Amino acid sequence: MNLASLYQRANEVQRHDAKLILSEYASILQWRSDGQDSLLDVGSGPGNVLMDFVHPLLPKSFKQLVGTDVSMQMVGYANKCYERYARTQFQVLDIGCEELPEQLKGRFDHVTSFYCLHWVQNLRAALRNIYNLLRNEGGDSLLVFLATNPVYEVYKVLQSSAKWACYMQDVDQFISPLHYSSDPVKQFEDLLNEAGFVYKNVELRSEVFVYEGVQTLKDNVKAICPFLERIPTSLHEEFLNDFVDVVVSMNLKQDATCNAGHSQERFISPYKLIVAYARKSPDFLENVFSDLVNVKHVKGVK
Ligand SMILES: C[S@@+](CC[C@H](N)C(=O)[O-])C[C@H]1O[C@@H](n2cnc3c(N)ncnc32)[C@H](O)[C@@H]1O
Ligand SMILES: CC(C)=CCC/C(C)=C/CC/C(C)=C/C(=O)O
Repeated sequence: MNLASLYQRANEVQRHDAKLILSEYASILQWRSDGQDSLLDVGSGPGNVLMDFVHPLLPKSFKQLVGTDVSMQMVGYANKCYERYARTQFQVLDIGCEELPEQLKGRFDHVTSFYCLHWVQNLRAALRNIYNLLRNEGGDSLLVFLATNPVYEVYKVLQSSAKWACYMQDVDQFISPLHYSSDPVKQFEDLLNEAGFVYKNVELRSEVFVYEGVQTLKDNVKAICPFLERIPTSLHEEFLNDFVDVVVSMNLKQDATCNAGHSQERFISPYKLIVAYARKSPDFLENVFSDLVNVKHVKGVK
């Protein structure tokens, strides 16, 4: 995904979900009493979700807001759009990386992420990194991403066709790591535990989005489909038409509605979102307890 401006114009679902979930979690996030919060967002893309819905929740005196993305193009675009915002910057970060940059470790009170983690196959590494971005004294994280989406089935069908197979050999790299899970909540909770998070709340939300008209569906596909950049431009329309044909064959097209004499098709997308809130174990308490091992007589502790 590199087409920042295209994505920014066709991310209605992503914006809708982020806005709704943030309105629910704004009061659950553990804001600092001194108003000096630092927040890092993972996979910010063009930055508009972060700046439209997260930035207004921060205390006026917040310390730092960092948007990150694996795509240099997205980061460049976001930095240009939001350069006038104080204490705010965007930088490249692959959340699945082996080793976090030293200057980011343990620096943040909050880590958020919207519609990104389904792109990351190594969720174990991503959660270890998110845990390590948070301050040692504690911090919390709100992670929202796709468990399932019909788009993945469409990709699989297109990959099995002679016409598109050569562009889609690595299709599995672009399917949410929880898409085939029999228990995505348990699987994600286990990963959060393994990373070291203590308090956790993981929900699987069943949602439906309706794309009004074939062009709206195509625009949304163009904004996120990782295969188009490998397919010659002259074949893009043909790929999108085949994509729509598969959607129709999956019975996801609804009868045309007639609005003021103008009829258009609707496409139904039933999908499942993981909404996870997790807090980091306060290190200072861990340190107290590990220090106790070396102390012989402590009142109340045997
Ligand atoms: C669908 S966009 C979401 C953008 C924004 N958070 C939103 O809600 O509109 C997903 C973003 O995740 C980024 N991404 C994918 N893999 C990533 C990784 N390993 N580390 C960081 N960002 C990643 C993509 O480059 C893309 O910009
Ligand atoms: C009806 C149908 C198959 C709709 C799919 C619509 C679509 C473009 C889904 C994209 C899901 C996704 C991977 C979003 C993202 O990462 O932002």
